[in-house]
Amino acid sequence: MKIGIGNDHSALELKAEIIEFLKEKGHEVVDYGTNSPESCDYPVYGEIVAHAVVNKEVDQGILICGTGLGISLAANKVKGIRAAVCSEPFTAKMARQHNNCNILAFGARVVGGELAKMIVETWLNTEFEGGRHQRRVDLIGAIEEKEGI
Ligand SMILES: O=C(CO)[C@H](O)[C@H](O)COP(=O)(O)O
Repeated sequence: MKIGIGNDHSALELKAEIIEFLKEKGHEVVDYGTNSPESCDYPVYGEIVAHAVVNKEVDQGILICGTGLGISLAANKVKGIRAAVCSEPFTAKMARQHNNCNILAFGARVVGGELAKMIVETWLNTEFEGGRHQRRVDLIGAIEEKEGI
């Protein structure tokens, strides 16, 4: 799978660990930054990765900031993005199986490296179930249309 990854200054070390882990598992990774320890603004990277996902430059996205919240909020403003903050594997599994989320977010100040890898592995190994869940995901898309997102 081709995975786009983005982060703010809080997540440089965790991102490096996750990129190494993804490559070990045979995935291709596109790193959209930041790669500087300078303080920066997470919406910039949330938007870049969100566009990479909707434009199909990558299959899925991973976003990391301090909590995963701000960067996922920004990504969710892009039409077609369903970004979920997951701090444990069960939520990651449901985010794929029920919600067909296309961006995984987590917090570098919330989860450690080993837990983050378990979350990522669960996410990547879980397929969308469709069926009744497709109807609900379509309703989320209908809200985007109504709101003009
Ligand atoms: O988690 C975040 C957004 O949800 C950011 O990483 C966090 O707000 C950055 O804070 P600071 O500028 O104090 O490092």
